[in-house]
Amino acid sequence: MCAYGARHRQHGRLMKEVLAPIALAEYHAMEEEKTVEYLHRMSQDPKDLAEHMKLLIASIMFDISHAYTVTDKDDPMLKLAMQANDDFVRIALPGAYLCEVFPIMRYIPEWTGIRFKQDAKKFRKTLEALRDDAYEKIKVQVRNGTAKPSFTQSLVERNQNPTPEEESLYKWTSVATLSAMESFFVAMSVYPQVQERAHTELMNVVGTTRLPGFSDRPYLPYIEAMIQEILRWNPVGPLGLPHRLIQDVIYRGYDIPAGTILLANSWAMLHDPDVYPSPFEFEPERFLTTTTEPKLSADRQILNPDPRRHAFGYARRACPGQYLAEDALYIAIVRTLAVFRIGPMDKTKTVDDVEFAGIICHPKSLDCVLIPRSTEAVSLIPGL
Ligand code: HEM
Repeated sequence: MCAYGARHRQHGRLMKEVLAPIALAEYHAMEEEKTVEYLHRMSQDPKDLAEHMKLLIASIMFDISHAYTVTDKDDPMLKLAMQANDDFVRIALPGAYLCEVFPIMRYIPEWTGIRFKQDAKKFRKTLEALRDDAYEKIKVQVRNGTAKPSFTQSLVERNQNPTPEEESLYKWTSVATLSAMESFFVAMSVYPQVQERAHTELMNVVGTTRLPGFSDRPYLPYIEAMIQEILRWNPVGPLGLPHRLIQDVIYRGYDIPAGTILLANSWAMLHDPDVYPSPFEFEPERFLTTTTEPKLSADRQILNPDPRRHAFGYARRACPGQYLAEDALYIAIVRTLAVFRIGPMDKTKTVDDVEFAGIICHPKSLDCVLIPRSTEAVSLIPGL
């Protein structure tokens, strides 16, 4: 990860510019198109939910990051990126390596077989392959004036001599969005009443003659509240990313020296029963307000504040991909709900059986079935 400093600021500025809501509006048509392809695949083979979702999110992210079209689940770039994601999830786990606790271990030579060095080497190799295959092509296209607009094209044109990590916007971003999508499917399968309310809102606003799109979003408050609840119920980054202090800090009487690694326990904050009553229940209603005054608890804490202030991290390292992630979630959710009913594979399953795990927190199992709502609903998919 890039340490905080001039390079991080420069990279952060570029990310903010490219991933700002106004810039992201340019990608809405592409995202709508990718969701149509996803609905096609889903209607032909509804059992392969996990693969269809992976392909949908990857194809959106690769289009934006490299203007690259992911063709199918065997696409070589998709495979490399998934490998990079898996390696990252393992490497970034706080405490996964003893050298974090005993930094002197960094100097132990590699021939001893010490694992973190081998893992880091493998991770770098995967990232370099991702860079060489797509990034180098874009560099040539930029030189020839044929590059399509994308994050990487922007990065190359500004000639920032990026590091391999910066070049690979895909890295953990896809897996984070994917994990939020998985939580959506699991929540719908164990909370059918929430699913029906969301579907009714969709039908009232959009009707039965077309698929929902980005233009409907301002009129769908329940769906918007559902996206917030997905981010709260299963925060994808339960401990964010590790933050290293760049200077000594005194916090609430604790002296914390520079170099200390801090973890924010976002999971605990988003499941605090004094702030989010019944925190383990999936209740989008908690975010629907009819007044401008915030609701307060008995000890005058604000009840049910916007969970995105924790779900996307903190201060200078807060997630720059928030709006892109929310766009991708929104369009995948509304279009899935318009065509399919989501149910549990095992009808006896309840919310008590749902478990989450990992530094990028996934539901442990995704045992959902998708059933077309009706032949009319399926006929909304263009080209079917
Ligand atoms: C639902 C999806 C996502 C969630 C919940 C999420 C959440 C987070 C969190 C919690 C962090 C750590 C912040 C911290 O430690 O303070 C983070 C960092 C980051 N995210 Fe996301 N993210 C998502 C999707 C994305 C997407 C789609 C992108 C890019 C297109 C992205 C790009 C990044 C980057 C580059 C960082 C590192 C920022 C830095 O270190 O300065 N994320 N994200």
